[in-house]
Amino acid sequence: MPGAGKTTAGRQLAHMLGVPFADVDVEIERRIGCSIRSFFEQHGEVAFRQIEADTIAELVKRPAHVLATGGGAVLRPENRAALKANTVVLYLRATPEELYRRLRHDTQRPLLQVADPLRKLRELYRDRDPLYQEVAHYTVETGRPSVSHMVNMILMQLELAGVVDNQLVKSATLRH
Ligand SMILES: Nc1ncnc2c1ncn2[C@@H]1O[C@H](COP(=O)(O)OP(=O)(O)OP(=O)(O)O)[C@@H](O)[C@H]1O
Ligand SMILES: O=C(O)C1=C[C@@H](O)[C@@H](O)[C@H](O)C1
Ligand SMILES: [Mg+2]
Repeated sequence: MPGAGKTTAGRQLAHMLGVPFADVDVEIERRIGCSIRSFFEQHGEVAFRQIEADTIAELVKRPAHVLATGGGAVLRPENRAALKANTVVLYLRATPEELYRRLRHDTQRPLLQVADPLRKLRELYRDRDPLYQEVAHYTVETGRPSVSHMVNMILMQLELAGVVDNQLVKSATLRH
């Protein structure tokens, strides 16, 4: 979901694991040469989703790294398939109320520039939570705790899943 912490946690996790970090939204903005918000305003959501799908198809093929997607990446079946088949997908789950607390002063997320952003977050959650669950290999519940607590939970989950080994987790914690 928007504000779940993909960019913040993803960047920190990559730093701790000593691997590159890529953010699909940042890569898209590099390609379109303007902000996602102004692209939405000029060309609409359908055009944005096509560029997003093309970008994801390329980025999932990169060697070991941490990739943060945009919150709407799960909407297209081809994105869900590409993510599921090529990456280990973590769903950072948070309630609409918690997301609203984090984002209520944000002006950059185009979908939330509406009269009632909390209502919009509730609608997005209702529509997307099943899709996030479908694509996720693992779900991390994120609540009020800090970003570093969330990153530690992610590392523990990756270790339990055998994606990273204990030695790597130890050196990641030291690097932090
Ligand atoms: N677990 C958390 N606890 C408290 N604040 C958090 C947590 N995760 C993220 N935040 C804060 O919420 C805001 C949004 O986080 P971030 O930009 O990482 O979300 P995102 O998932 O990348 O959103 P988007 O899909 O819109 O790109 C930031 O200000 C970040 O510091
Ligand atoms: O939730 C969404 O649909 C979006 C989230 C952002 O990360 C951007 O990818 C864009 O604003 C759309
Ligand atoms: Mg982000």
